[in-house]
Amino acid sequence: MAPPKNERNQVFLGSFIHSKKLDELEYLHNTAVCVDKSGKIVAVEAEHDVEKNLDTLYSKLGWDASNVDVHSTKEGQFFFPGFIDTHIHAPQYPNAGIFGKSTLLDWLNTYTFPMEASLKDLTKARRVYGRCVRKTLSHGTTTAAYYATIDVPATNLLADLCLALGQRAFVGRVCMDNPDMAPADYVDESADASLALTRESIAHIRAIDPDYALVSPVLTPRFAPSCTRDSLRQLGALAAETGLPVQTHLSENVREIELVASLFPEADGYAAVYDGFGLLTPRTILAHAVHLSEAEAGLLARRGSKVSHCPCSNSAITSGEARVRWLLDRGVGVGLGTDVSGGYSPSVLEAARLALLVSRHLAMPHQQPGVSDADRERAKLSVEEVLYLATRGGAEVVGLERRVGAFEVGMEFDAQLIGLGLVEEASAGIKENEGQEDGGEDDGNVDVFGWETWEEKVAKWVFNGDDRNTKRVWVKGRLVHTRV
Ligand SMILES: O=c1[nH]c(=O)c2nc[nH]c2[nH]1
Repeated sequence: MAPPKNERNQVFLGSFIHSKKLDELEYLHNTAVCVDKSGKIVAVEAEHDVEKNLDTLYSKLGWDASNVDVHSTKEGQFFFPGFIDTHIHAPQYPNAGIFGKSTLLDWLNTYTFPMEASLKDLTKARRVYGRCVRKTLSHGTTTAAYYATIDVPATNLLADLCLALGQRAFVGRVCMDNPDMAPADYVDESADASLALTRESIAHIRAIDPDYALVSPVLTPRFAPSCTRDSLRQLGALAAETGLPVQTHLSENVREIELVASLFPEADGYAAVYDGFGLLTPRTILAHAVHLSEAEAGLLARRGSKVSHCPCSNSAITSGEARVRWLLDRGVGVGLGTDVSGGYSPSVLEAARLALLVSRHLAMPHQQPGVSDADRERAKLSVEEVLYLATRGGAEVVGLERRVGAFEVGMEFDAQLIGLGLVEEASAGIKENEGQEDGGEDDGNVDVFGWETWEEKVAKWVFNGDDRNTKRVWVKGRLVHTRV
């Protein structure tokens, strides 16, 4: 089952907004982005005069005009790179919003392990995974780093669905062979069995997408407490043998950190446990990293391992505030994760919004005793910065920084078309069928009055937007979601 290809070349016309660097968005208006049949961006023409120049553009590219689809934005719409969710548990999707007052370790036992175990039923797994992939696409997530479950057929089904529905994905069979940290019906039999099953899932993904053009396996030791030393050692060896990415959890919750210290007394800290087994590589995605020490941040920076910042989950299950600026200052790459269902929302836009808010909590005077006022103020993230984390930062975290995250020649076209609600002057008074006058399109919570700058429109989208503003989504040039 090869990933589907586009039959035609495409030109996208209008306004494009993407990150130039951490704190800078670039606004490209009257721009043409040309995407070939393979989904690659082959030209970006700014200040493009559509009427005059389309034929010139085609002849420059050697394209036959009859084999090109042209997509133009309506007023107020813009293209934005697709979001990258660097940490999400697909089998936990039905539990989104269900966490009560639990914290990590009791949350795992109460809500998470039972739901994950139940997805051995492939009919249920298909229902849950199909919904999860479609829902995240509808929120503009073009790439997701998924944890599946310990079950190989269900994990393979998730990979199949990502491929069929067109979402770029990393799909990991979850490894957990420590019987003391799992229910009897949801645990790998042994380290050897865990590794054999992981290899089975890797072989399946290689069979359906041999070049990992869209879907790739990712080695997934759940977290240190779930794994024996033997399985961590074998997974480290597998990472070295295959060069595959690794994903796991790190330093999320204080009781978890104490547990790790008691289980691995020989290691000098939580991050050092993974390092001791060769699991901190430049392709390692570490979710949470809330309570890291200075030495641990230095270790991650030296290894080139990256952090998935999950502000929704860190707040919901009371884990703490990860210090994004502190990590970035120490040279650790950071992206955003929804962490469904520790996080209640499948939206990366929501994760961006919460990253902004959590960074403001860090700036509050009672926070971080001993930190200077100036450093606390520096903790605040801007709209530009969280959008970087949601796109280019995330691309770095999952190792796709050359392929996705911006509108640049040579990158693949993973994009979302954003539409904000333009408040018509005529609608100042009350009319019959208010809100239906343009055919009933629901533009959601973002009201644009027309006097806003583009920077203000983007800020309004970040703080008030949702999936109603995500009109269309493309992955590798293929249309994968249309809002109806
Ligand atoms: O947020 C989390 N979600 C999980 O499923 C999990 N497992 C270990 N640690 C975890 N943290």
